[in-house]
Amino acid sequence: MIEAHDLTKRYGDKSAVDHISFTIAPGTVTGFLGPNGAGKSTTMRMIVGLDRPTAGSVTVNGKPYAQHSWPLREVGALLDAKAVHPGRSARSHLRTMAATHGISIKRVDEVIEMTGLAGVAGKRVGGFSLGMGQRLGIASAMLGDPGTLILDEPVNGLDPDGVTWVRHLVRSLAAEGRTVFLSSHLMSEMAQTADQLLVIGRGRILTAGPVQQVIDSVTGTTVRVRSPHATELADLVRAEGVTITSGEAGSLELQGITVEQVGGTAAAHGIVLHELCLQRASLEDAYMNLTRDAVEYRSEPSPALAS
Ligand SMILES: Nc1ncnc2c1ncn2[C@@H]1O[C@H](COP(=O)(O)OP(=O)(O)OP(=O)(O)O)[C@@H](O)[C@H]1O
Repeated sequence: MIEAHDLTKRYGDKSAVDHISFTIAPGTVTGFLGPNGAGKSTTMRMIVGLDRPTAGSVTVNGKPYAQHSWPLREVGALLDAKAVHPGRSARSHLRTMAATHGISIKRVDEVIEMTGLAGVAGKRVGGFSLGMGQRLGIASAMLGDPGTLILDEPVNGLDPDGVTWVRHLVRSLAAEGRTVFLSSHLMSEMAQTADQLLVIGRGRILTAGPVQQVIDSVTGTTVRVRSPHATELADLVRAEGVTITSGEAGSLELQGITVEQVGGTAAAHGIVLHELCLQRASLEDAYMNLTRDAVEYRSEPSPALAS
């Protein structure tokens, strides 16, 4: 369990993290989303004691990170996969970490196997690809078999096989009752991986909650219906709060009404339906809506290529 109260980090005049409070519950994967510079890494660094809050506090299992006797066994973190001495081998890096934290050498071999690094564990880390470095970062985070994992962009640089592997890994860690808190800019991946979301922009919380609830609250849902009697159906369901858009012949898109209500009304009036379905927006759509005003580093559309 991670609990932040009024957590704040200022760099000079700039509030990187601005009075945020949240709880990351065990047994779930919580996705941490936000545009570049929103404050995700700063928040994660404060959780593991690498940055000191300007105000407020953050605890892991009831204590600040530094007050745990064996922090690596409590919290595993992947924050900067490149922060490993390039001249060392992966195995020697992990063995050094294990030795300084009272962790057995057997566990080093376990995490090497678990992260698919067995074939390269004796090689210099300086020669690792981005994806291999990420795997080593995840191995380091798993070393103390911690109850809480904090992973900043764990799928960055991984190939599709690696991305799927991380998804299964974090889901199984959460199923074991662990707390998993991870950031990613890959929305489709996050939608498949996370149970809960915490979305921040300019250091403030924009929204938090179960993934589907966050999507629905931002974008709403649309009922799509197709019927040879679409006009009659539209007249029946037209009420305050229901928005009706006519699509191609015989199809309607309705907002502010449930699938059940549309189906019930159609049945009650003997109206034949050829299609009735709920259309949900993607997490990417919801995220774009949510963060529209919180993007600090906006890109300009690319000019059309001259022919
Ligand atoms: N050591 C530092 N000194 C000054 N400003 C900093 C420092 N670290 C972070 N910042 C600023 O704090 C803000 C939050 O940065 P942070 O790295 O936490 O964002 P982020 O959400 O992790 O971004 P990204 O998605 O790009 O990784 C940014 O404006 C950043 O420039």
